Amino acid sequence: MNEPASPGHLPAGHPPVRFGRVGVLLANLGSPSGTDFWSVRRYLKQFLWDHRVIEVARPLWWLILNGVILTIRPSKTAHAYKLVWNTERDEAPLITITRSQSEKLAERLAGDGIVVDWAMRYGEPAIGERIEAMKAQGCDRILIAPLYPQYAAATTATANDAAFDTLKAMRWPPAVRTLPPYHDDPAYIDALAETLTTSLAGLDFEPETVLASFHGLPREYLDKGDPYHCHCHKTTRLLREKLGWPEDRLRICFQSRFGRAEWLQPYFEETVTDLAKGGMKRLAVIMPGFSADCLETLEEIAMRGGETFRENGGEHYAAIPCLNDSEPGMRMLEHLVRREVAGWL
Ligand SMILES: C=CC1=C(C)c2cc3[nH]c(cc4nc(cc5[nH]c(cc1n2)c(C)c5CCC(=O)O)C(CCC(=O)O)=C4C)c(C)c3C=C
Ligand SMILES: [Fe+2]
Ligand SMILES: [Fe+2]
Repeated sequence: MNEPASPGHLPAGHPPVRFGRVGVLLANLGSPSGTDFWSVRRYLKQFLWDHRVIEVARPLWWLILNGVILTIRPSKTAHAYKLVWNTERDEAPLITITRSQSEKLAERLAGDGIVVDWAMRYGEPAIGERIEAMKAQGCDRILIAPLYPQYAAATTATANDAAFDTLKAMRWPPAVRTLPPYHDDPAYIDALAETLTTSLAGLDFEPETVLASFHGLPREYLDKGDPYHCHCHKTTRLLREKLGWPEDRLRICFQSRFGRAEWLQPYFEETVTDLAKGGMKRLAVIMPGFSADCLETLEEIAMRGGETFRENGGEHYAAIPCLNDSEPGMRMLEHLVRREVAGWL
């Protein structure tokens, strides 16, 4: 398979032909390149113009986005990013963690000659640019791996769209596979259970309840047939079963609501408020839908969630880290990826 074509058959000036390698491209959502107004605005513009994310008809959405949202939101979002920014590397935490996942996975797969790279759906490094780079390194079979355990058109499908847009413009595109959602994969549930158990053992309090908080979606997307809501519920149930916990020890909720339309319920903030007002003193939150800690887990849940809980009478609060580049997280990623590329090796 890796045998070169007979030498000397290419016309003069033809670029060298390299092929025969398998590649894995980890993809996540992406972050702004800086915490200034214009960097955040550029990022939000690309993100919120995606038809998979915002399904409001154009040109109405163009007017709302450019007239209102991109005038007001960048400052607020920039402030939030400043609170979690990796100042050492001058980049968002999602970027730092995804790069590290890619480097650690590359080490684990190096023995099989697999090339591992990473890219972001919005901002840099772009998915198309990294596919081109992998092809130039000789990858003629690439696994596109959007790191979203639960499928949503607004996340998984749009990451794949970006890959397909690039393939469409190539003379000799690599063969591709895409990583299916892994919301109910035992390797994923095991990694979550292990991380949760270890993290809880390290706390100086025992939570009365653990909230499983997933990023929300407009309720309308569920009605239109998106399986995301169902995937989130299944993950929560399987994790609860794996831990042998009763129903009320691990409860589902949805965070990061955007806009005024109804989103998936129950909402994180209302849930935390109600629990604290109802007399709960000790609470922990796990965010199984995020493969890496990011703005939404670090600022919204770890920081603001804790404030909300305490302001309403709660006392002890903890946000459990995402799988990130941890040993259980990397073991799971290696397992998922190896299964997909096995037929190519
Ligand atoms: C994990 C799954 C995610 C789903 C589903 C999702 C849907 C979704 N998000 C928005 C709007 C915003 N999301 C923002 C940040 C953000 N979202 C996810 C993941 C999912 N989004 C992540 C990992 C992040 C963090 C990125 C980072 O750099 O850390 C933002 C930007 C921040 C802000 O202004 O609040 C917006 C906006 C919509 C509309 C949506 C579904 C339709
Ligand atoms: Fe989001
Ligand atoms: Fe948010």
